This record gives sequence, C-alpha cells and structure tokens, in this order.
Amino acid sequence: MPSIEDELFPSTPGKFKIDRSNRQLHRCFASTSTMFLWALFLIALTASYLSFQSFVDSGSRYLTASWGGIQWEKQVRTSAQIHRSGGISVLVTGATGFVGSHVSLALRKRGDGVVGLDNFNNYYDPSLKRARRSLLSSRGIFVVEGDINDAKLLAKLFDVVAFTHVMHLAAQAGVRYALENPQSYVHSNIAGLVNLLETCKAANPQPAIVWASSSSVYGLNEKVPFSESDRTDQPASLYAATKKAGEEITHTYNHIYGLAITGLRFFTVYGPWGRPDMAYFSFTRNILQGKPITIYRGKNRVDLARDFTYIDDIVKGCLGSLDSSGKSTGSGGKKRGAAPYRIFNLGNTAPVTVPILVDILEKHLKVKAKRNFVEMPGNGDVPFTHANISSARNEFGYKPTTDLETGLKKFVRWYLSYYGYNTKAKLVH
Ligand SMILES: O=C(O)[C@H]1O[C@H](OP(=O)(O)OP(=O)(O)OC[C@H]2O[C@@H](n3ccc(=O)[nH]c3=O)[C@H](O)[C@@H]2O)[C@H](O)[C@@H](O)[C@H]1O
Repeated sequence: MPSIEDELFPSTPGKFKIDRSNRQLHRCFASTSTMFLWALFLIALTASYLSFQSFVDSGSRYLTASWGGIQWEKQVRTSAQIHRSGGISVLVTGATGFVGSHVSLALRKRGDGVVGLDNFNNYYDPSLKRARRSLLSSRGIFVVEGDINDAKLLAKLFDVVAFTHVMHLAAQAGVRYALENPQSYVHSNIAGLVNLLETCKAANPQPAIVWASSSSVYGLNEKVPFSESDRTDQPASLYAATKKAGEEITHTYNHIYGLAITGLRFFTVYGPWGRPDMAYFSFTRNILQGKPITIYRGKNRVDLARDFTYIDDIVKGCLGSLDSSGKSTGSGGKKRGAAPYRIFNLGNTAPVTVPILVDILEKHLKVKAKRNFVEMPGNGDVPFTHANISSARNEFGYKPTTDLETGLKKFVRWYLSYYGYNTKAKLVH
C-alpha cells in the first residue's frame, strides 16, 4: 500500500506541465525551473496536508462523537464522586464486560466513585454489554463509549477526574479466537495497554493500577498447583503471550515511572452475566436448544480440567487488590521513588474436569447433553489449570467460597431468567 507521502509526492514530478501562458515568468525562471516546480509541489503538498489533517480531525471527531462536551463532563464527574469516607475513585476499563460490570457494581455499592469505559465491540453479542450498561446506569455508573487506544479520550478523562485507581479489564479475551483474529489481541492487549499506561504515567497524580492478566500465562507449566513464581515462558496461545507481554510491559512502567501496579491472573471466571464465548455458557445454550456440545479431550483420552472460579470470589479479589495497591510515586511522567509491583493468582484451588462441569449443568438444567468428544485440537488450550492462592490470601485475605456446583446453580438461574426460559424469575443482579 502506498504511504500518504507517496500519494502526495508523485515519483515523476518532471512530467508535470508548467503554465506556458506566462512566458515572461517561464523565461525568468528557466534555469531554475526544477526548483520552481518543487516549490509548487511544496505548496500543493502543504495544502494537501492541511486538508488531510482537517479530514483526520473531522474523522476523529466523528469516531469520538460519543464523548466530550459540558454535559458529558458533568456525567463523568458525578459518576466519579466518592460517597464514603476513605473511598476511592476508579476508572474501570471494560466496564460492560463480564468482570468489569460486576466489579463496577461492587465498588459503587460500597460508595466508591466509578467511571466506566468500554468500546462495546462485537466479539460477542453487544446487546448483552448494553444490558449490563443499563444495569450500571441504574446504579448511577456512567459508562463512556470509547477505546483504550484513544489517547485523547484517556487524557480527557484524567483531565476531568483525578482517578485514584484504574481497574483495567478491557481486553481481547478468549484463548481459541486468537487463531481467527490475532491482530485484535495485539490491538487491545498490547497497544491499548501501552496507551493506557502512557496516560497513567503522565497523570498528576498518578493512579494505582490493577489489571487482568490470566492463568493462561502458565502455558505448558506442569508443576501444580501453579504459583506466581513458576515459569511463564511457555505460552500455548497468542492470548497467553499477550497477557504475559502485559506483565513485562507493566513491570517496565512500574520501574521507570513509579506506577503502582498489580496484575491478577484470573482462572476461568464464570457466573451470571458471563461471557457467551466460554464453555459453560455455550454448553448451556446448546443443551437447552437440544444441540450437541463438543468436549475436548487431551492425549490418551485424558479429560481437561479447569480451576473454575466464581465471579463473586473474583470481585472480592479485585477489591482487595485495589484496597491494598499502595500508591504510585511519580507525577507528570517523573518517578519519585519505588512503587509496588505485584502479581497474584485469583483461582478457586479446586480444578474440575470439563465432563463434570457438563454433569452439573445437566443437573441444574434438567436436560441431558448430547456429548461429542473430540481430541483437543492444537488451538491454544492447555490440559489443566490449578491455582495456588497463598500470595493473595496473605496479602489481602483472598479466600474463594463458592464451589462449581453452587456457582453454576446461580448461573443457570440467571441464564433461564435473562433469556426468558423462566418468566417468573426476576432479572436481578
Ligand atoms: O483462565 C483464563 O485465563 C482464561 O479462562 C478462559 O479460558 P478457558 O479456560 O479456555 O475457558 P473456556 O473457554 O470456558 O474453556 C473451558 C474448558 O472447556 C473446554 N472446551 C471449550 C470449548 C468447547 O467447545 N469445548 C470444550 O471442551 C476447553 O478446552 C477448556 O478446557 C477465558 O475464556 C479466557 O479468556 C481466560 O481468561
């Protein structure tokens, strides 16, 4: 593809005709006609550049039309207001996502200021994100529609509110989708993360940052349970690789700019208002519709297992991390001292195989699944996950309390209600 410069600067300027009608002028500059031509081109280039800039500006105005203005700023400020003594003011990215919506509601419930940010992308049904937004809005949480790659928007948000914390949950999730759309992982999990960190580093005061890493960083690690000090240099998927890269990138920003940073390695989070792309959710949909489900199996027909972790436990882990985050030391891009850099597993410490997950769903749904077992394709999956959570327990008292049986019961109740299978049940969080 030609660059913009290539298009504005023809490669054969000599072929351009000068205006022969002005012979006097032509004679005067005959010896320097090439220079004259170049001057003309420069003027044309400047004009083109200016009009291009105005196109870009108007384009970006169009792209960001949903934010800005006095009314918008007022909504942001109001939503960020703290309603308890010692409360915090949090920018939650990915606020209409699964974990983001739950964390936002929990923060709000205890009186913290919350402003959401979400790009409402269509990785999965955006109507679910809009429903979550309505729920947030009903509790007084304003969600800004925008992308973490939009530096102007992020700068504006920090201009309007001196956020004490950022809960960074916006990401391209999903392990297997990376085969289909690798660039989306680079865009959100690498470029978007750096953009956010650039804003946070420049903010004055700098916020403390808590962000979502993933259990997938353990990749092919075989030592169980997985501890934070185990090796994480064998990712099995691009998703895992971008989350691991995020851990290295955040370390750099902590080191250079004094940002207080906590990375949370979530272990297969599930629950009400969950993500339709995840196995427990899509299995539920298929079972209810009488469609078969595909269950992957490892080598020698070994069942895959996950340390499935219930959303309420994850929310407690997120709030505990925010409360114990410590403070960033820098301001305006300058480090003033060392700041905490932490990484924690947030899991359930009780792995369950996928067929047993299906057994539990069958029981709660009262419908038999049509099971189709296939050998695990080379798509980025790992055979099992199992968290050691002693670090999070020691640091902020993290203690998961919901087993898979109980958590899936709550999920199924929500699912039947939300999708209208049980019109009597109320649609509540
Ligand atoms: O902990 C994480 O960091 C990640 O957790 C989640 O990934 P996973 O643990 O892969 O969850 P999920 O897709 O529910 O598959 C569960 C099991 O079902 C198996 N599985 C899946 C699909 C299918 O059709 N059949 C099947 O057997 C599958 O092989 C697996 O054994 C998040 O999606 C991810 O964003 C990230 O946050």
